[in-house]
Amino acid sequence: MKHRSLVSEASEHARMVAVTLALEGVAVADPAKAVENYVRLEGDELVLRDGTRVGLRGRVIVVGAGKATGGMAVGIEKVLGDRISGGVISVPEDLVESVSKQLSRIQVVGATHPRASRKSVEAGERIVSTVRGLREEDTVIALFSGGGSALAELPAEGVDIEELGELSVKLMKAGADIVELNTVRKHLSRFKGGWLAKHAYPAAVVALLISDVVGDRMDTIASGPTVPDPTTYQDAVAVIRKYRLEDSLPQSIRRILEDGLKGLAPETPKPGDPAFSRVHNRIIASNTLSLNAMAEKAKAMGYNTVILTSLLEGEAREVAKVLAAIAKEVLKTGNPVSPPAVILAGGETTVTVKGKGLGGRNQELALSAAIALKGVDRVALVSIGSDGRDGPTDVAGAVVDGYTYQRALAKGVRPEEYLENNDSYNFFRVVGGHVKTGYTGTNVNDFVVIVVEKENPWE
Ligand SMILES: Nc1ncnc2c1ncn2[C@@H]1O[C@H](COP(=O)(O)OP(=O)(O)O)[C@@H](O)[C@H]1O
Ligand SMILES: O=C(O)[C@@H](CO)OP(=O)(O)O
Ligand SMILES: [Mg+2]
Repeated sequence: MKHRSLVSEASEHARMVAVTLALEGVAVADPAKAVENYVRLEGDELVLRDGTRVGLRGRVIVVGAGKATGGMAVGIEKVLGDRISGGVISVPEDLVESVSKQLSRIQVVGATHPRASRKSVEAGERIVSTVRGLREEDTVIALFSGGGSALAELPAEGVDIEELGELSVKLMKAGADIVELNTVRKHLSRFKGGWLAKHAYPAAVVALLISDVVGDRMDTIASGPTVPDPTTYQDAVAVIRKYRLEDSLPQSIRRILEDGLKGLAPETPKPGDPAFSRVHNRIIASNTLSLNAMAEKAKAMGYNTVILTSLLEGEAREVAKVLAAIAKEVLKTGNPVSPPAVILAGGETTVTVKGKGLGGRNQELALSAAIALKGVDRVALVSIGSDGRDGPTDVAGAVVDGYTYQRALAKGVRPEEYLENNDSYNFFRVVGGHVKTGYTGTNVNDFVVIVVEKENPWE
């Protein structure tokens, strides 16, 4: 064992359990496996896990866009094989080669993320032309995941894709959240906000979604191409006003929003639109579904387990203090669960970057927790991004315990200084604790696992 003198066996055990459970969360969200677990072929029927049966009578077309959509496509080819008539998906350009190699019936095109470009329009046009003109006996399987908004687009009449991309980036930089951003995107699109389902009608649509949206709003995941849109032109304009972008709006975008407000441009398809009568939207992987699986595993390993939330948000270093306080409470009073305990949380924190260091929200959360847990025995905390890339770094996140702080000092590293400089990556590079998964091919946001052992974890 490394650092023997500077970590107790109970803390070492807690670290191991915490990392094991975090990796379970990633494994459950694997896109191919999630599809294979959710749908099966029974004769001429596609059976969904909730019991829904969709008769496959005519053509079966697979479309989709997103960072995890390549893996989902691999999964659906495994389930349906040559029952698939054809289709096309859009994935990040650097994944095209590896995804194409694994597919035999579905075409793969590459586009840009997080800013849509002409390639995204080419992808959007191909997808729409593939589903147009289908008949009632045909079925469209739509595979959408995070990143889908940028990777496929069909702009509304007159909207310039470069101007649309620029507005999206401005909204992101101004701090708009994903619901706000996608409310605007939907109203400049003929792909998002339910339009794809309109184009596919009267074919049946089975949309399988992997959620990277905290709270799992289906109409927000990849801007909900197959989901009725509850938002309006008024909402889109309100977002633009909130971030004070109304004066710098490009002409093509201003025109459609003004027309929309006057009722001269069509609204996105709304709940109740007959086009949705044949659409089945289902979330097949999400932060919540991963947390549930992690909790099952923790219980099977003998831990008293609680899921705190899948809606974690806030400044990473502050969230860490709250989580550390909960771990200390478990030790002190056994609330909300007594040791041996596993406390699970998920979501997506934020970091206001002020320093010049290298890091990500998960590593920063872990570093702040290491400071708050200084000297506390029998506790470990891990925080990782399920996509395997925490911020602009090559690691998923980091694991800490109550001895991390001392170990850092022994190496001449002052934790507070690294936190101050947003240099969590270099902190863990020197002190140890990086969790490396490589690029996982999925994204269901972040997981935090806290493990509190009892007196002797081997008893
Ligand atoms: N030095 C840093 N320390 C901590 N967080 C950082 C640092 N640099 C960038 N970040 C954060 O990383 C986030 C981007 O993380 P990333 O994993 O790429 O996002 P996502 O997976 O959600 O697309 C930004 O919101 C930013 O706040
Ligand atoms: O595509 C999108 O609209 C969002 C949410 O699904 O994903 P990302 O934040 O990865 O761009
Ligand atoms: Mg990430």
